[in-house]
Amino acid sequence: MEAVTVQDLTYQYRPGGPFVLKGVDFQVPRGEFVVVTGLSGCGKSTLCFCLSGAIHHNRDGVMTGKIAVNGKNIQEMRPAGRALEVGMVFQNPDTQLFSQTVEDEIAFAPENLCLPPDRIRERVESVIALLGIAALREASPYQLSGGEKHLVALAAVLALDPPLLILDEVLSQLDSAGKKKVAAVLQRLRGIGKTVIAVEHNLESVAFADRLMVMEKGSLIRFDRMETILADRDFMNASRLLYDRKIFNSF
Ligand SMILES: Nc1ncnc2c1ncn2[C@@H]1O[C@H](COP(=O)(O)OP(=O)(O)OP(=O)(O)O)[C@@H](O)[C@H]1O
Repeated sequence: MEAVTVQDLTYQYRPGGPFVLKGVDFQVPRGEFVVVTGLSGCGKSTLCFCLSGAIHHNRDGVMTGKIAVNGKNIQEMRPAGRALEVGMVFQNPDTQLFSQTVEDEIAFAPENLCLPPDRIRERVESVIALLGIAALREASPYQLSGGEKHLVALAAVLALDPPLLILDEVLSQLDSAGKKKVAAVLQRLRGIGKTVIAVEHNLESVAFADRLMVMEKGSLIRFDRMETILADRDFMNASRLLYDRKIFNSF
C-alpha cells in the first residue's frame, strides 16, 4: 500500500485568495525517502501542513482534493489517531515545544496516550539514544539553539513511532557536523521502514534520498529519482535549485 496518496490538492489561505497549492498529485510508497524542494514561497510548508492534517487549524483556509495516509483519509481522522500515523516537525520548532525539560517534551505524547510508565521510559530513552541528545535531557527546550530545538521536536515526534514523518527544513539550522549526524539518523529511519517526506533547500545533505519533488508556484513540476534530477543540468540551472557542485559533478 502507498504511505501517501495525494489527489488534485489545492489550497487557499482564504476564500477567493490565491491558490498556494494548485492541483498537486503524487504517491509515495512505504519506506521511501522523498525530499521536497523549490524556491521560497512555492508552497512546500503549506504542502507539509496539508499532509500532516495541521492545516485544519487555519479555519479560513480552503482545501480541496484528497490526502490518504496509509489508506486513510487524513481529513476524517481525529487528532490523536493522526498523531499515530503521521509526525511533523515544523520549520519553526518553537510552535511545538512547550515542556519544562527535553525529557518531559519527549515523554509528553506517549503520556497523553496513557502508555504504561515503563513503556514511556523505554521510548524516551530509545529516541534520546537514536538522536544522540542525552546531554540535553535536563535542558529547557526554550534555551536550545535552533538546530537543537529541531532535534528535540523530532525526538518528541519519534516517541509516538509514526510510520510517516513530515520534516520541514530540520537540517537547515544545523552546522555541518549536526547536518551529518541528523542525516545519518534520517537514513536510519528509512532503514527501519519509516516513510519520510523532508523539505530541504540545500540538497547536499539529503542526496541519499530516493526521490526529489520539485515545486514551483504551488505546482509539482518534477518528481523523479534524486540522481536523475541532479544529473539534469539544464533543469537544475533553469530551476535555480541549490546544489553542491561536487555532488553535481559526480553524476
Ligand atoms: N498563513 C498564511 N496566510 C496567507 N498566506 C500564507 C500563509 N502562509 C504562507 N502563505 C503564502 O503561501 C505561499 C506559500 O508559502 P509556503 O510557506 O508554503 O512556501 P515555502 O515554499 O514553504 O517557502 P519557504 O521556503 O520560504 O519556507 C506564499 O506565497 C506565502 O506568502
